[in-house]
Amino acid sequence: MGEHERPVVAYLGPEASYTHQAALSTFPNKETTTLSPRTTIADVFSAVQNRSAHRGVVPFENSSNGSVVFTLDLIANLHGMHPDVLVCGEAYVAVKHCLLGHAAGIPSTQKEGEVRIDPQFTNPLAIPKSDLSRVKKLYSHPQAWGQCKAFLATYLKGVPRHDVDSTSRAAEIVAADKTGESAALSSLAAADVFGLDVLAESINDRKGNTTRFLVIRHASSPPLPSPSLSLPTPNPPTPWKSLITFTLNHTAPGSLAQCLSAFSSHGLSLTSINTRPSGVENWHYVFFVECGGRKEDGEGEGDVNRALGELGGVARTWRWLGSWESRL
Ligand SMILES: O=C(O)C(=O)C[C@]1(C(=O)O)C=C[C@@H](O)C=C1
Repeated sequence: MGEHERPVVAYLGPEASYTHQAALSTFPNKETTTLSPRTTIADVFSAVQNRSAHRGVVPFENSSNGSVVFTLDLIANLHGMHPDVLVCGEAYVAVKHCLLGHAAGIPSTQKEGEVRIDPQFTNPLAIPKSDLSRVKKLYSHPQAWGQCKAFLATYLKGVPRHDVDSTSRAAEIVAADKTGESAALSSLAAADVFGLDVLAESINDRKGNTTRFLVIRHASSPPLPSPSLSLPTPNPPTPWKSLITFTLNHTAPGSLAQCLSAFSSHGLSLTSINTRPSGVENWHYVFFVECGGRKEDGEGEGDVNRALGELGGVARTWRWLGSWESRL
């Protein structure tokens, strides 16, 4: 990419995915930034690694359904393809799933009073706007199924589910099937973009269903290289967060406790911990921790730098994967 070219931000597309919404809210200036859709989360990582994009936006975790494991594996660089990708920001998007399809023109016969609301979920069960009896195939991103359990179990029990790369890709597939037998769990924005009917709205189990997205960069690209890629500064300023991965010698008693105490002994609180199979051998894991604070450049003397120094003495391997300002 030339120095004077408009910076490119790759995101999990197509248009109208929730990741697109996260990219738009983070990089709202169309004059200075080009948003570029990619087919898979791995493609976004590759675009940042091979520097065909200055930044990438990827989903990271959902408030009701947990981590996006594809992203965790790519961040941990388990397949060795993205050694230079670091996290430099985050964004939160309210996720209200809809069921999209081709309405048959027959209104739903479901009456509000007949619907049993499962007390386990906080979002009252949505009533379909039209008859769903001809829906024979469902499409969505695997994360979405787990966020809409009550609606699917009540109205679409046993209907085969097809995993696709994003919720907007699901809408695109459904738009192409004019039989009306396909429906997608997708966004209201996707209904507009792909010309679909909203068969039911707000079908997620929990009110306030939110997904957190990460902004990624190449290690050689400075955190704030140009005004168009500077994330808006939060006012008042918010705390920093850092992401670190490490692996252990699982047979040594106390090795996980020693790794974690490297953070507490420098006054850093951990806000999340995750594991994924490391791929090195069975039952061996990569640990992901997020802590407060930022790593200072070079040989800086910050608490995160000191904690990493101590971690280096107790972990089998470790990597710092970026520090960024919290958007919570
Ligand atoms: O498919 C999309 O629209 C995405 O942006 C991906 C994704 C995810 O992976 O979590 C984002 C938000 C929702 O939680 C469901 C799917």
